[in-house]
Order: sequence, then structure tokens, then C-alpha cells
Amino acid sequence: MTQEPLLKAHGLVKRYGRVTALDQCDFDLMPGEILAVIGDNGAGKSSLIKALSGAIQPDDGQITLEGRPVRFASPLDARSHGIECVYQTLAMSPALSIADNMFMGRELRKPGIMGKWFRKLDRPAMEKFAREKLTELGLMTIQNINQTIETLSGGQRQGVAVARAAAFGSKVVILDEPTAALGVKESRRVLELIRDVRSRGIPIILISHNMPHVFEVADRIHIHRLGRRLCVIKPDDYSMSDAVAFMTGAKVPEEAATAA
Ligand SMILES: Nc1ncnc2c1ncn2[C@@H]1O[C@H](COP(=O)(O)OP(=O)(O)OP(=O)(O)O)[C@@H](O)[C@H]1O
Repeated sequence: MTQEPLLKAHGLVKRYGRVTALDQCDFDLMPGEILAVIGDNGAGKSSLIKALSGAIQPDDGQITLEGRPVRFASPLDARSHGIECVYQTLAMSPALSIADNMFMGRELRKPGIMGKWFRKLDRPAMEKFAREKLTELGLMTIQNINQTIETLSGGQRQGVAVARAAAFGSKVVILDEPTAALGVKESRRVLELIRDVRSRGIPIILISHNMPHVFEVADRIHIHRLGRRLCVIKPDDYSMSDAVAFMTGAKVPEEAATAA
């Protein structure tokens, strides 16, 4: 029995004035896989993940989640469908604690008769949840859940952002260049974390320019070129230099690879 894609897009178009960022772009993410998205600068990778995570609305095309058509009005809307995106900027508040950053807009509040915004934060419950999620992903090298984000290393910050996405992103986690600003050891930890998230059954879309990282963790690689999916390859079938040659147009993939 062939598996159906969990998240699928067909014919996505996004124009910014005279620039066509997405040009009839197709996409599919299978359940439980790590799918890398690679492409040259300006190829349209960010536009694709923004469309899939509700940050922009495509001008044309369809997105389906678990076989049902969806149209995300905002990132919040995509989140409510279980799609979490960790952008390069991480969107964290440096002066707030790890626990506070895990929630950000989804804080747990104590019970009461008043409206949500008037009830006190349930700090013990938030700290417990944050501790559990970080422990689940083996991230408890962080000593204190009340430590502020600004006191963490780059890798630990990225870890908290990934843990937050994995904790709330029940269906899909999208990571935009998660190892870009990190050293060798920290990158390694984040790659392990990505595998841990997959082992919990959550598929990951990984946007990266780092070919060794992509080839190390990806199950499949979506190669993006000139606003559309050029082909999908499996890391075992091609070399990194083949992938770069496809990305830049120096080499044309044979037909068979598009069905990978
Ligand atoms: N908000 C915007 N306004 C105008 N043009 C935009 C906007 N966002 C993206 N573009 C253009 O759309 C095209 C695709 O950009 P996009 O950021 O999606 O590419 P990318 O593959 O993610 O690039 P990079 O790897 O450099 O981040 C580029 O030509 C870019 O200049």
C-alpha cells in the first residue's frame, strides 16, 4: 500500500511585484520523514515554507494536510493545525526564562471564573511541562528551567526552539537553517535532536545550505530551483556534488529521480 503525503502542495504561485518567488511549485512531505529542502539563494525556499506555515498566502495553488484542503490565514492558524515553524531568528525573548519562552502566547493559566487574560499564570504547571519536554528530547543539559534565554549557548537556544516546536507541533515541524549559526559540537546536538523528533513520529522539513548536514539526516531531499521543485532525491542515490549541480543548473537530473 502506498503511503499518502501528510502535507502536500500543488501548483503554488507567489509573486512579489514582478518577482515570481513560487512558480507552480509542488511539494510533499511523507509521514515520519525528515525532508530537506535545498536550493540556491533566491530559489524560493523561504517562500515555500512561509506558504506552508501560514506566514504568506500563495496567489494560486492548493495545500492539503492529511488529505484535506487547508488555507492558512496566519502562522497562528497553521499552528492550530499542528504545523510549527522555527525561523532562523528563533523568535524568542532573551530576557524571559526557558519556561516562558516555551509557551509564548500559549501560557497556562490557573482556573477561575474570569476571562483567560485576567487569570494568573500557572507557573508550576508551565515549568513542569517545559522540563518534561526538554527531558523527553534529552535537552536537560540545561540546569534551570528559570534560566533566561540570553544565558544559553546558541545550540541550547536552538534546542529550546526545536523542543517548543516539537512540543506543540503535533503534525509537522519546519526548521529554517537550524545549524547556520552554530559550532561543530552544537550543530551535532541539533542534528541529534532532529532525529529524536523524527523518532517520536513527527516529520520534519529542514531548510539548509549545509550539504553534509542535509546528507547526514535527510530521508529525502527536495531540490528547489527557480521557484519550483526540480526533483526529489534520496541521499544514498546521489553525491553532494550532484545535488549542488542540480541546484545550480550545472546538471539536469534524470527523470527517475523526480519520483523518489
Ligand atoms: N517580501 C518580499 N518582497 C519582494 N521580493 C521578495 C520578498 N520575499 C522574497 N522575495 C523574492 O522572492 C525570491 C525568492 O526568495 P526566497 O527568500 O523565497 O528564496 P530563498 O531560496 O529562501 O533564498 P535564500 O536561500 O537566499 O534565503 C527572491 O528573488 C526574493 O528576492
